[in-house]
Amino acid sequence: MFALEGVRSGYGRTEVVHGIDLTIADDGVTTVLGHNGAGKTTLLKTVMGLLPVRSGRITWDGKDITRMSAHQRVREGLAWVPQGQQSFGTLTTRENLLVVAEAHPGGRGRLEEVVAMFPALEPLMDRRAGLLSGGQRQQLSIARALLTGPRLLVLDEPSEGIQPSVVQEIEEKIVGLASRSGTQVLLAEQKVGFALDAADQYTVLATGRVVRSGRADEAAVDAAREALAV
Ligand SMILES: Nc1ncnc2c1ncn2[C@@H]1O[C@H](COP(=O)(O)OP(=O)(O)OP(=O)(O)O)[C@@H](O)[C@H]1O
Repeated sequence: MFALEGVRSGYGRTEVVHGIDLTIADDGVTTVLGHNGAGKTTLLKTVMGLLPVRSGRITWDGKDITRMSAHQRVREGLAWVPQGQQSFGTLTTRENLLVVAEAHPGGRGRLEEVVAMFPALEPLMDRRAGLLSGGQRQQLSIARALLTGPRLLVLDEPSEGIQPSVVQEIEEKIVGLASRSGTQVLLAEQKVGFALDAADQYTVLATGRVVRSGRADEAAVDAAREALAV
């Protein structure tokens, strides 16, 4: 189990995340919902070790990883899909995948299986990533992260800037990942529908604090919307 206890973090003198408790289930998708500026990205960066924990702790299967570097956390099985469908725009899709595959133990061996999970990418292997659509680049970003063989995949607003018909496809990939390959997923989202359709459990953040959390069942949509309206 991946757990945050009383985690505080921020930038310079400003604390943005004010003592968050969050448990990420051993399987399935956990969503962090919140408006612009609620602290979702800050929280995810803290999970990844890209921002230091000011107080509180993070444990994974009982092991304290609070002071671990981002690099060490990736070796422990964390993978990060940042906001904005980031990839090397001048490299082809294949080259973008190879850069990651070659940098991680076992990456080459996972290449075929990962590409097979994203059939939309297959005809685009020789196209420069900068020429792909937002949805295609998002799939490439997720594929790159999966090449590291993660136990926990952390995604920051994967639906942002993507047309609605493709959002559905991305959602199916995320749900499939969690249910078929047993990869845990932590997802930050603003879109309640997308977030709760994909999720098994959810947490709503407002100004860096948890204001609601629970199972992503039918009642969750109203509960989350109510919490977001505060
Ligand atoms: N690099 C930074 N330096 C200083 N303050 C920052 C920095 N990045 C974010 N913040 C501030 O931290 C707060 C939370 O921002 P954060 O990006 O975590 O929110 P978010 O919920 O991910 O929002 P969004 O949905 O817009 O990405 C905001 O007030 C923001 O201005």
